[in-house]
Amino acid sequence: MTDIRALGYLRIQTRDIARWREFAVDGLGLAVGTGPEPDGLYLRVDERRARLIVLPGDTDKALAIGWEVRDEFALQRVREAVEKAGIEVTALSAEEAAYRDAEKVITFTDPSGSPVEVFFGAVLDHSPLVTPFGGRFHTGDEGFGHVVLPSAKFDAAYSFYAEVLGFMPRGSIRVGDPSAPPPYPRVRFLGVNRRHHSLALCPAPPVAAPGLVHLMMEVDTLDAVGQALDRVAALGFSISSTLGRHTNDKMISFYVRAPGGWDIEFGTEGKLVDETYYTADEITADSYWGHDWSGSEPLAAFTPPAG
Ligand SMILES: Cc1ccc(O)c(O)c1CC[C@@H]1C(=O)CC[C@]2(C)C(=O)CC[C@@H]12
Ligand SMILES: [Fe+2]
Repeated sequence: MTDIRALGYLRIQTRDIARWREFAVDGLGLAVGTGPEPDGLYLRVDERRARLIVLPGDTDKALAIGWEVRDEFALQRVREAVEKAGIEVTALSAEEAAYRDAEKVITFTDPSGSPVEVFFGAVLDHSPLVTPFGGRFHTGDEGFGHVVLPSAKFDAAYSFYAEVLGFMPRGSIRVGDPSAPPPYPRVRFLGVNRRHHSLALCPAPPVAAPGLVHLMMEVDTLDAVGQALDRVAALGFSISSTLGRHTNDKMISFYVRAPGGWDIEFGTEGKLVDETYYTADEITADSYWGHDWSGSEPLAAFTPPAG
C-alpha cells in the first residue's frame, strides 16, 4: 500500500498565458480560481483553490506534479522512503507551502528528472464553483486526474514509483516497433486510488521540455466531453486524437494539444478499480474504437529541438 492518495495538482509554466486562458477557460470550461501570483492563471474544478496552476515564463514546461498524502505522518514516511532510495528531498518552508495551498510540502526530482511535490493539508475554497459552461469535474477520492510523464530512464522511474512510493501497477501496453524482439518497450500505468491510473510512464528520448505527455481531466457526462471538443476545435486548438474508448480504464476521451506541445486528455466514464481483485494486465489495443492519432502534431516530449 502506498501513502500517496491522489494526484493533487499540476503546476506548469507557459510562454503564452493568454492563449492558455482561452484553452482552459473558454475551451475546456475550467473555472478561474485564486492564487498568490498576480499574473498566474489558477484553474479550479472542485473545492480546491486550484488544481491546475499556469504561470508565465520563458519556456513551456512542468514545474511540479503534486501528489497528495493524508497527513503529516504519511508525508514523513514518504520523505524517509525517498531519502532511503538515495534521492535528495527538500522540505519547504511554511511560506512556500502556503504558496502551494498546502500545510506541508516536500519536493524532489524523480529518476527521470520530473519535478515532484508531495503535500498534505490542502487549503479549500468553499465558494460555489461556477464553471463557464456548467461542466462538472470528477475528482474527489480519485484526485485531479492522471498525468503521463515521458521517461528517458524508464526502468529506474518505474521501480521508483512502484517500489519506493508504492504506486500500484495497473498494467501496460507495448509501444514502438511491433516486430522488434523482446524486451518490449511499454507504457506502464500506475494507480494510487480507485482511478485506474493516476500516472503513466512513457519511454521517451531525453528531451528537456515540456516534461509532460498529457494530463487527463474527467467530467461527469459524455455531453460535457463533446461540448468541450466542439469548443476547443472552434477556438483553433489542434485535436491530437479523435474521441475513443480506452480498453483499460474504459474512459471515453479525446486529446487536444495545449499551448506548449503536450496534450490534455478530456474524458468521462472512467471505471473504478476494485484493488481486492485487480491484476495488472497487458492491453493489446489502446481503444475499443476511435482514438485516431493520425492528425496529431508531434509531441514535444518525443521531439528533440532542431539545431
Ligand atoms: C492506452 C491508454 C490507456 C489509457 C489512457 O489514459 C491513455 O492515455 C492511453 C494512451 C497512451 C498512449 C499509448 O499507449 C501509446 C503512446 C501514446 C499514443 C502517446 O504518444 C500519447 C498517449 C500514448
Ligand atoms: Fe491518458
